[in-house]
Amino acid sequence: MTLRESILLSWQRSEASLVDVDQPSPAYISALDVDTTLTRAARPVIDALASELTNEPVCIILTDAKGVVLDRRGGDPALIRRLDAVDLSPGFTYSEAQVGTNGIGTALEVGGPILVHGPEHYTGVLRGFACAGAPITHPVTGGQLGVLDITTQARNSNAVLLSFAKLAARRIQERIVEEANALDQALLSDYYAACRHTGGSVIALGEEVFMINAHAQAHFDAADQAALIDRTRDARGGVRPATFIADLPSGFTARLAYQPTFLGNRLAGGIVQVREHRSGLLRSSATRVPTLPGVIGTSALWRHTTQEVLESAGRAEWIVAEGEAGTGKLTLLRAVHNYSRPGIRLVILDADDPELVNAATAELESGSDLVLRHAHLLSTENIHALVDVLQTVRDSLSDEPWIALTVIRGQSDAQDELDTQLLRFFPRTVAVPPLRHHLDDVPALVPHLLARTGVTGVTLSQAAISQLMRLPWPGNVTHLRTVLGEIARRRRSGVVDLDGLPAECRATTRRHLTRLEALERDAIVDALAAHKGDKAAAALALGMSRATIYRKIRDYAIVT
Ligand SMILES: Nc1ncnc2c1ncn2[C@@H]1O[C@H](COP(=O)(O)OP(=O)(O)OP(=O)(O)O)[C@@H](O)[C@H]1O
Repeated sequence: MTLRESILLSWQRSEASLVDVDQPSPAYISALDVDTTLTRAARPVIDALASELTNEPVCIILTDAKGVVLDRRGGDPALIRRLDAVDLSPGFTYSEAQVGTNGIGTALEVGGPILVHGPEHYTGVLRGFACAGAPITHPVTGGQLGVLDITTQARNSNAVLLSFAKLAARRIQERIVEEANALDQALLSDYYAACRHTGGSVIALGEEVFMINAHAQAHFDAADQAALIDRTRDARGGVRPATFIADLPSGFTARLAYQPTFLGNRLAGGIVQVREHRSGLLRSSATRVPTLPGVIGTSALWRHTTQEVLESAGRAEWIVAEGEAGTGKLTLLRAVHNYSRPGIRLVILDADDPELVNAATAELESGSDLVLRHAHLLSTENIHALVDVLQTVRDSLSDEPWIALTVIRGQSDAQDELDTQLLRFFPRTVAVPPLRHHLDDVPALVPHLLARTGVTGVTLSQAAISQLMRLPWPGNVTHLRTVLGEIARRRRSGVVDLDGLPAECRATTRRHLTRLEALERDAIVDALAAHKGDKAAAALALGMSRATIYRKIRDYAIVT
């Protein structure tokens, strides 16, 4: 049999995915999300199609973007029995990588409608069927949502099946627009009401819509707006009102009040009202903060943080440095100590040190200052023991030492004890900001951290640095240091441009990628680099269609 080119390519991909030719076993997912934009829009369309095709030996199948069957309708008992026998039923994954060439997985893979006739299926067990699959794409974002597939027994195959599938897919897309319009309308009306009512800064967060009013644009500079937008991500999708705090790069702290908007019982999005307020500790951006050796950061937010720690050390006031992992809590405390309390020994102990309590007692008695790292890892028992130690220090030493803790909020198994017992000794808590809130410090951090790798001849081009300034850095400065370490291992000299950055830095998507997605993204970036940015050549090398590589480049926001 000679295969059509699209089917031949699909067979090659199936082979590369090691699909079992005789008995594929598609993965089963028990917890299906059947209340999504796709399923809501598809339900009435499938109902109508099913009634049109009553008594016809065809089944209508809806899958998500991974090929997982969400719904199956119609069909005579004989067809249903046969489909059950090959697991083409709700919960099973009909991607090409799992079951080989088929109307669902192949439509997703090529990004277009396809009718797969009996013998064109890759696996023997599917050759008795004909499947016409039409991808459903989001009419606004263009992202793939799933597939509408019509399956019948091979002997009933008919080109009209594909027309039916395409029509139904188009109708589903139209209904998505209708629903989105109604939801956006509801959101818009709350947004305008909030703007009128408060006269202040307002942000609207919809599924696909993001609006920030003129007041906010006039009131906050670009860096503060970026930090506000970043912070509102936490509220997105919330069904209850909430308030939260955002530390802004300018040094201001803003209080954000989130209010969800519903259309019936559907969440349309939410409105965030921004209330800016000065903390009593804020400094104007003109405040002079001394340069601390080994600490990089001239952004307003970093200077503000440094200033707070300096004030605390200057008065020997005990302090908690709170922030995500790798933000530089210890680095800052140590540098401030060197600057403000020269000549006094600083001891750094880790919460998981088995000798912690004895060591802390001995060091404090001998007059040392102390930083206790990772206080969120303290056991309840050690918290109680340390409370006794701190109480003794308070009661007995005339020349009190300076004590600081570093802590990552929300990671303690003994949060209550930590908050109520230990932290009450510490009158000041300073929030050490995540790197994504002071990205303007990245250009200075890069050469500093590169130099610390021991490689001196390497620099980064302006484009590469700009790209690093666009990334969210979930692991903060430690993360940046690791990335630069990787670059320094590969390059000992010269200027590193965009294509010399590790794969994870070439994509700016903020979506959390699964391990598999991250591997796929890295493979695409590597193939693009190997083929000097030629997408067609990279697609060929990876065995994917051109349409797929373009879609994946967009999905993963790969910079080419
Ligand atoms: N502002 C900075 N200037 C220079 N180096 C920094 C800065 N912030 C962090 N670093 C570097 O980043 C790494 C992590 O810093 P540090 O250990 O101080 O972070 P941390 O917040 O205490 O981390 P964790 O809570 O994960 O232990 C270190 O290698 C440190 O030298």
